[in-house]
Amino acid sequence: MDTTPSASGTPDAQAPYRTTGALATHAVHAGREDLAALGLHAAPLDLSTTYPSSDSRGEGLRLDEFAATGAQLEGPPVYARLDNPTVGRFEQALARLEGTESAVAFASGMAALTAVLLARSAAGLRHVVAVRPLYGCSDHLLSGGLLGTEVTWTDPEGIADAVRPDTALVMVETPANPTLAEVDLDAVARACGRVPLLVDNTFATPVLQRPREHGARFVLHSATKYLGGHGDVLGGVVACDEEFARDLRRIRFATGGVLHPLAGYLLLRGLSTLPVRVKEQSATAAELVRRLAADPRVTAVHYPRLGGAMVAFEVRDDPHEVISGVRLITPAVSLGSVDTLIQHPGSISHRIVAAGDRAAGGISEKLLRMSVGLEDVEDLWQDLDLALSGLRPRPEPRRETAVR
Ligand code: MET
Repeated sequence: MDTTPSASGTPDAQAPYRTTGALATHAVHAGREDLAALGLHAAPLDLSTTYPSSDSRGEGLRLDEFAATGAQLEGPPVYARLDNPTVGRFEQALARLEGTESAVAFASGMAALTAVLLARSAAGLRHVVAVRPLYGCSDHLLSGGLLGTEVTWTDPEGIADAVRPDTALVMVETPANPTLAEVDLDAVARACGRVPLLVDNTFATPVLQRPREHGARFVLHSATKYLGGHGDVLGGVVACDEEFARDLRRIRFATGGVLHPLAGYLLLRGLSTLPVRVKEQSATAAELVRRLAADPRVTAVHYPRLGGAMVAFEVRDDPHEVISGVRLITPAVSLGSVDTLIQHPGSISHRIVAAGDRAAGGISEKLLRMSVGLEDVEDLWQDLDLALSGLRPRPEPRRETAVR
């Protein structure tokens, strides 16, 4: 972060901090610069849905301004669907990590993608060029026509030819969910020309890749995954320039897909450990990849050149037996948590994509996707090894629903 010393040259408690610009430092401090001046250590959690004001005329003018521009309100918030200070801290921090001017948070990754598509559609642009695979519900949102989007699926080499005058954006996910296929972002950005490039950076996180630096205009996250990091918060966010952030805020206000302030609080807290989690989980993933690649029960292992904590592999025998055979590893969809999760994309994360389209995207029915957590690598391997052996009995089906 660029900072200026105080006029006197002496340390000024009110001045922003100085750093080398290292991501690890921003992860801990971004969005929290004012806390010391407020006499606080942890970020305040503001759960207000509304805010008192005795000046209705003034509020009217502020609302006019927001409706016309989407610029963040000066002064106190008016109503939680426009703006929330705790969520604002998370947005500021994520924008810093992604190296963008702004970020706008939503109730989920899908709400975030929806807002991007609606914002472009409101500008009269409904055609999307996209590269498979994408996360299954992103694929469905684009191809299902639910938002009136028309999509041209292509490979990275076909992007320049697929772009039309009414193209709203080009969308890629790299490394992709679930195959971990990668695209060359610099080349893709060049092929986009003047059309904005949207990159789903959920798997890589800004720790491993900052798409803005490669020419992306919109960076999408399911914040539910690595940003939150503990499997206890649902959210989405778009990091972008302030001009598009204003469009997104107006869409968010109109459609109501806001991030809950408690989620904003948890996501801000999650960011502080993002670099260490990603590094540690990636090191364990790399070791598991090495062992899986040498295992005759595994026919293919997919792991990105970029690294990361996501591993995909194809098994010789029945993938469903591996899912039912794990005990330490959590057999559940989702990713990015501190515990290791495994799922079968053909049955869950990409179920909604037609079988033929799954196959076209390289998603084999033998494919398993694993999100490596913070457990000890030997414990994880022991669990995987036994699950791959198919020797474990199936767990008894649950007969009663636990009281929570
Ligand atoms: C509801 S299915 C998937 C959730 C999540 N986006 C994943 O890929 O695991």
